[in-house]
Amino acid sequence: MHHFDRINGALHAEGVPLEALADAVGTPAYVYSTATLTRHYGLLADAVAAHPAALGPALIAFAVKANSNLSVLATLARLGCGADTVSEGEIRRALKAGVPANRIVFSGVGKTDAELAFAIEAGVRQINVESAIELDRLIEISSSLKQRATASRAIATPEIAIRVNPAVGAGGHAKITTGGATDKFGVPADEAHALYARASLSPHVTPVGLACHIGSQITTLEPLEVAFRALRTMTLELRAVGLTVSRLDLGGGLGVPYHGQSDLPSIEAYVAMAARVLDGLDVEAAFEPGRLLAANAGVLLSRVIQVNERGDGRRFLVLDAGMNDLMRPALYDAFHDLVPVRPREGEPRLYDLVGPICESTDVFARDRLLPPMQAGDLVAFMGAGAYGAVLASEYNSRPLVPEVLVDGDRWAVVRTRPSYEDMLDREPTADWL
Ligand SMILES: Cc1ncc(COP(=O)(O)O)c(C=O)c1O
Ligand SMILES: N[C@@H](CCCC[NH3+])C(=O)O
Repeated sequence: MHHFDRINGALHAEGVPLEALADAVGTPAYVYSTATLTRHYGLLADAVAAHPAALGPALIAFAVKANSNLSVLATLARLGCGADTVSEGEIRRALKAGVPANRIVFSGVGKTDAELAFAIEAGVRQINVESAIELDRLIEISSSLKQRATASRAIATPEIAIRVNPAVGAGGHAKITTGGATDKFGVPADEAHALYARASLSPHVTPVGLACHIGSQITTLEPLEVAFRALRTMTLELRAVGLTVSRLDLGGGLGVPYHGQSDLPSIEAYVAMAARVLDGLDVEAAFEPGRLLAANAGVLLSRVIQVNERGDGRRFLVLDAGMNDLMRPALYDAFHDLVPVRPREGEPRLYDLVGPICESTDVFARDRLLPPMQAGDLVAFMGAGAYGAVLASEYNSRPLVPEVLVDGDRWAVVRTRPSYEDMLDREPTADWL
């Protein structure tokens, strides 16, 4: 459970009791641990640094989509972590959090003209191109920006990678697979070669490498290895016709033990596999982990509103957190462990964990065995640091919940809960009403 542990029977985030946080900021609330983020980044950075010949001065770029909180990003940025981004909003967040532009990768299947121009002007390290049509648009935009450049404001030629779809999909759920042949992401391997060659003929983009990302919550190394080998083969083919390939972006996707399972590939084994596949290529590798760094660095703290007991024995634990706060169970049937902050004595019982939202999918889990629970009890959804707060919505007019960052014994609110007045003020009434 990393840095969310019990001290004197009560669950803490590092040195801070979750009960105290709930009293101070209310519930629901996301709580993040600096120590876990730091530990996970350190494990990956150390593993990568152990293979300098095969992986080069590799870039670790946190997938901002997993957790875009500015203080989380700033925590990682201070450790030297870069950012993998998929929108202008994410690039702006990464820059504001202190990630240098030359450590920002811009990916995405549908980048607008404005976003491509913004990325070029910001001087991001690399734009991962996902289709032939995007390449044409990027060349056009880069060329017109250069024409408008002035001596005091020069525009660099963007460095690009071609995102290959290696036709190996993988991941914890069909809805989070990205590398399958029918998935919308990337260029089919047989088209990528021609596209790379075409890009290298343009003075307005500089192709530097290949990228892939085949899915998320991947729990075995085999599919990743197949994809990395495809990148290796393609690198050798491109070099054979005189093209330069100096970077390989290996994407993210490594799974985390939501069930506490101990048979997942270790970070060291994952990186060692990558190093074996890239050995001798003399490239700079990039890793784009999201979940791996952030999932177990966060919990969603919630309070029991009431316990509804039915005549047939079914028991609903009605929480103040709903599917709008934590979407993963409703979207992907995802499992999150639910831990009572201060468990009561007594025989464990079966509970259905539900939120207050008017949707039948607002069910976090069925038949969970928990100690006896009562209204007012605090619980924590574990593994909620990735794809938690970022996927939240205001459905049922519920304000987005606050986010708190803990560091040892100190804590700070790093995203505030909007007031109902703010939520209403955001919507000007049409002037004919
Ligand atoms: C291009 C790209 N890189 C990295 C990631 C991060 O994935 P994960 O959180 O599974 O590491 C994603 C999301 O799946 C992605 O689409
Ligand atoms: N949002 C997904 C992961 C998708 C990653 C983005 N390509 C999840 O919560 O598991």
